[in-house]
Amino acid sequence: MNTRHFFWRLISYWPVFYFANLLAWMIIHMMPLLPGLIQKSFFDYLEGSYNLPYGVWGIAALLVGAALARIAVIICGFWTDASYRFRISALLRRNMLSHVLKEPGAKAIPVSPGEAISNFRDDVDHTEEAMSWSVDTFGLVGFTVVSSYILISIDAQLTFFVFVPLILVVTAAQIATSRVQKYRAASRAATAKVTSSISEMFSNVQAIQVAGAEARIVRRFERLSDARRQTMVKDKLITEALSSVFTNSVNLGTGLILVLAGYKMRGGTFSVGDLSLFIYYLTFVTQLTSNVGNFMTYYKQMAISFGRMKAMLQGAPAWILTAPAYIGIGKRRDGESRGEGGRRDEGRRDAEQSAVRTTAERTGNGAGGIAAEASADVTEPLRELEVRGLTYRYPETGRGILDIDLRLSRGSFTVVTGMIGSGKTTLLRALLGLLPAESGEIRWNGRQVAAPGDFFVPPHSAYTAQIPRLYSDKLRSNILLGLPDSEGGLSQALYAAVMEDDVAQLAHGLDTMVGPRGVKLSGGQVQRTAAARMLVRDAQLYVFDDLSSALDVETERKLWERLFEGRGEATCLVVSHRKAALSHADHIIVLKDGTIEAEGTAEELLAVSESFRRLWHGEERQETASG
Ligand SMILES: Nc1ncnc2c1ncn2[C@@H]1O[C@H](COP(=O)(O)OP(=O)(O)OP(=O)(O)O)[C@@H](O)[C@H]1O
Repeated sequence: MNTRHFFWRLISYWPVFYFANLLAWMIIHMMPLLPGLIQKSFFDYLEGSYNLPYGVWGIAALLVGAALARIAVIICGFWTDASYRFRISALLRRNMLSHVLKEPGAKAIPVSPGEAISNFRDDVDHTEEAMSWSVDTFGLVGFTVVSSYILISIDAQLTFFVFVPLILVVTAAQIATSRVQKYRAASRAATAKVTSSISEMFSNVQAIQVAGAEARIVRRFERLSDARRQTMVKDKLITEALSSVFTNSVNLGTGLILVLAGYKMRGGTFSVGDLSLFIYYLTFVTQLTSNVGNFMTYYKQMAISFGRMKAMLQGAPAWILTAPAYIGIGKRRDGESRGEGGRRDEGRRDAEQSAVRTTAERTGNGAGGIAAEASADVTEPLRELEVRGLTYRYPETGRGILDIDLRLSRGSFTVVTGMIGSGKTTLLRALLGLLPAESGEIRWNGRQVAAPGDFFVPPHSAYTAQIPRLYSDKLRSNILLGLPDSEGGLSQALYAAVMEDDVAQLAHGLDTMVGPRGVKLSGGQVQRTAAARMLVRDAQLYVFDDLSSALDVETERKLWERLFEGRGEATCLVVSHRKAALSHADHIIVLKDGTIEAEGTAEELLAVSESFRRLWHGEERQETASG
């Protein structure tokens, strides 16, 4: 889909609103034709060349009437404009967000969160502006056609000599304005470099001092500031020069009309009324030229914004942006997909189906991959989870996991282990749908899971990532995440996650604010907070990625023991290389280079797997070294 199609789809989605808006703004822009003619007849009356049928008061009443009518239409125009703008921006944001939420977690956005926020805000705003300015352009073109006809019929020569140069000047200035965008972008980029250099300096004070690099860093900062000064001066100079062209173009045009009209009036071929009409229409024609230019600029910006919004879809078709969807206003129309307000189970089914579609579309593999005909029953408790041939390779490195099979039965404790980079995290993330599997099959009680990303959430499963994310909020809110603390579930989860002593030592206990990303907690506390967040939720399958990176051996041992005491029938899938986990495991899977090297119990693996022996004895060596 190109920008024109995109533009057209946005018009045709709500044609009634667009054309109502177009009509309103055509009337608004064409209405000034009338006061110009009334004014002309007034001056012609003063000159004695025209007889007013209703006298001076009649003229005054007409002028007031025309002004009031225009005010009324402008109010309608604002309503139609706001209604249309809001609808298209809501649709674009809704569709983009809905797609992002359906993407596997690790692939949700292709840019940094800051850039994504600016995509959602600025790119949608640019599209909205282009759509809105298009109706003004039609209105002003209508005004120009009619006013040109009137002016040419009064004096074709004067019309030509005044309006043509004026339109040329304003058009040239407008073209230059789009050039200014380049200078504006350069000055913004230079400002961003200066700002990030300041932030780097603040965050690396120690490193700079240790390396004795103060003078070099200051010189670099000076260079960046100097580059910024130069781009800013260019940007400001051109912007101000152009703005003075726009502001003065009407004055220049008026001067030109006065000079030329003076000659003609002396010859008696031009009346004072004609002069007033020329001057009156001049402002509007100048406005038209600059508005057409504005529309062109916004249209170009929209093309760039459209490209960026498409990039957010990561290869999914662009029609998703303008796909019919209910945005929460008025009645749902035929073909509009259900929003978040829909019934939970239906919404979930929608999400599963769309996720299947987008995964298949993205991989270009409609029939293969995880896409499935039947989805698992959402209410059925886990008896057995089976994974067959699961494969995911990172496009950047070609590494990942290849053809993994595994089987978890109810209440079992399975540990995935292996050397650094062997594919443990990738296996968990591909299984949970946080990475889009290239091929493979996941079956929950024998039924295929259509969209793992939507399925593997509580009450089916809960997950603690290797590097968990906390919010800048209270510790309690970070664990509960909106869940009511019923029947002491929170204290049980804190105990199971070996957090109870830490909470007791914190000045405000569970009400302690943890700071952005939990910076006020230690790495181990962050990881155990995330484990408590997982354990406070009822789930049939608990999935832990490696906790050992921030937990000492003893704390991790306690955590596994407590988990064994209290987990009841829950099934666990755990990445770990600690003995506390390995020795409790019903089944261990040893990964090497993304494939299963060996599997079995700890005893069996000690006998057959060299990698396993190294992992097992590695901990002993660590303990000896630290002891
Ligand atoms: N985002 C990524 N992009 C490209 N390659 C990646 C990415 N993440 C991991 N890999 C590669 O995929 C392979 C498996 O990585 P993975 O993180 O699954 O290993 P792991 O066994 O969990 O390692 P660790 O013990 O360090 O957590 C590694 O070779 C790694 O270099």
